[in-house]
Amino acid sequence: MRVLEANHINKYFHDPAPFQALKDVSFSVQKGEFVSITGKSGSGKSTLLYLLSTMDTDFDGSIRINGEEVHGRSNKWLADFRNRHIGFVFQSHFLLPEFTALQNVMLPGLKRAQYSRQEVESKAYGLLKLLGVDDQAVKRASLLSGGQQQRVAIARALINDPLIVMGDEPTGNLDSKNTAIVFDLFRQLATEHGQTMLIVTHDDEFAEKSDHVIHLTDGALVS
Ligand SMILES: Nc1ncnc2c1ncn2[C@@H]1O[C@H](COP(=O)(O)OP(=O)(O)OP(=O)(O)O)[C@@H](O)[C@H]1O
Repeated sequence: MRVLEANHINKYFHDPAPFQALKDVSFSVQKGEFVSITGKSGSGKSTLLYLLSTMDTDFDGSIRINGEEVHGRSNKWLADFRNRHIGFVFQSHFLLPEFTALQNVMLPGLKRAQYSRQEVESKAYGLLKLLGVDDQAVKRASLLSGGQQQRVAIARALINDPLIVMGDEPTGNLDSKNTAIVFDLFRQLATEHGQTMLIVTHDDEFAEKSDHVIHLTDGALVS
């Protein structure tokens, strides 16, 4: 099943001078695939992820996620769509420092009305366990190590069972040991849980182990 289809994506910036950041990019991603987006600095990786995550709607072309065209939708529709279908992990994990690890993971789940607080809490705890940081659940986020914070951020991205997890350099701040832990986890989520992963990375080893690599050169797809 195709969960994402990008067709003939062109993206222009106009300030300070007209510039085409993405050039006729087309590809599709199947459910449960682990896909890396690679390319040199400035090749358009973050720009592409921003479009795919529906945060930037100013582009030419078509992006279908879960069979639905996202181009041309209202901000409200997109916000709801993102909350239901997309989980984000960024290099800076943006945890709320005064909240515990468990509370940080629970927050996006509580925004959805369909689960009780108890259900969200039990699910959040289960995710922390899956990520090997359940022993840190009641610690404030600011007191966790970088690697632990990143794993909590991944648990938070998964709380609403997103169709796709998108990450912009999610291992960028981690040492090689924690990078390997996060990589193995992404692999496990894709293989065992059918979770689709779309990850921007500079890490060649990380990219080599993914199912597919989307490699950008000057805004164009090379492979
Ligand atoms: N808001 C903007 N206005 C103008 N140009 C932009 C804007 N955002 C990005 N660009 C340009 O688009 C190109 C692609 O940028 P992008 O951030 O997508 O690259 P990247 O591959 O993610 O780079 P890096 O690996 O360094 O993060 C760059 O030349 C950048 O300067």
